[in-house]
Amino acid sequence: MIVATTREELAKARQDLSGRVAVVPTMGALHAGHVSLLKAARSGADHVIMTLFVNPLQFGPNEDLATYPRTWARDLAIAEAEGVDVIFAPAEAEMYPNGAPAVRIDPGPLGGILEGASRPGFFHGVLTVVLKLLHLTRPDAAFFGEKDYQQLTLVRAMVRDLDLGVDIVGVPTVREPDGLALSSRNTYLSAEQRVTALALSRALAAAAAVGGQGAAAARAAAGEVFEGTPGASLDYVVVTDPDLGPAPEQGPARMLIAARVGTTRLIDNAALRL
Ligand SMILES: Nc1ncnc2c1ncn2[C@@H]1O[C@H](COP(=O)(O)OP(=O)(O)OP(=O)(O)O)[C@@H](O)[C@H]1O
Ligand SMILES: CC(C)(CO)[C@@H](O)C(=O)[O-]
Ligand code: BAL
Repeated sequence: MIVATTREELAKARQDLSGRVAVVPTMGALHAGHVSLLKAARSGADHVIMTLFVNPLQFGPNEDLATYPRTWARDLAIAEAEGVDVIFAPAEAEMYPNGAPAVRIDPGPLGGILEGASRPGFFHGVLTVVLKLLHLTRPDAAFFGEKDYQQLTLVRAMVRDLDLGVDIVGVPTVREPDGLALSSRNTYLSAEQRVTALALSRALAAAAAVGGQGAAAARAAAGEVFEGTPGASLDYVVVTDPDLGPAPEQGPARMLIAARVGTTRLIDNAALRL
């Protein structure tokens, strides 16, 4: 496995990869969700590049850029075990040699709602770095988790609208046995908060249980779970559907939830039969 930290090192390593190349963009602090992306990439391509970059551009001024978990040695070992050919792990100055870029990708209206409403500028930062990473790694396919569903939807939209010619593959959310969606930010939770955080997946399950009764019933069922869970404060719960306003993607309805447990903000989502 080659570890490239500069554009030159990456370009050289990329030159030696033949056949179908997949990229898995990450911010490190790898867990089983990332491993699932790496395995999917491995089985769908001849070579896998993993990028590891905690992108300052997508963090708000009061967010957790400084404290975001960094587990470099462990990440390298996991990537190696999963058959990654090249890791691209640039320093901030390598990615943004002229400082924060003045030109950024505009995510459009979908970038201003849900995560974009709570985290202004977040999707400008995500799409800008993803575009740069796609240019630098020149993959045939790029793999993203459904856990960050709005992000996945916007990456697909960027690739479509800007003719990037990369296959975007969505990978189902990996969960703990009790339902909690794996997330690097779960490490911020105390043991008690870890239990409280189950409100997100329990709310999705409650909504699924009233599936067939419509979006309002599903939202109400999810809301009730939060009302009964002190310590979990709901940011939003929405059902996306072509007939119900913002529809991140054509296809079956989906419930998207964001909530705060203590100071940790968590998201989750699941398909919903209405
Ligand atoms: N539980 C999961 N199942 C599948 N994919 C996941 C999961 N968690 C994260 N991913 C995907 O891994 C990729 C890299 O995500 P990232 O490194 O930000 O991890 P994360 O756990 O989402 O971190 P954070 O807690 O900061 O949101 C993204 O495409 C993301 O959707
Ligand atoms: C796609 C991504 C690597 C861009 O920084 C990040 O948003 C993430 O890890 O989901
Ligand atoms: N996991 C998506 C990136 C972020 O929350 O910053």
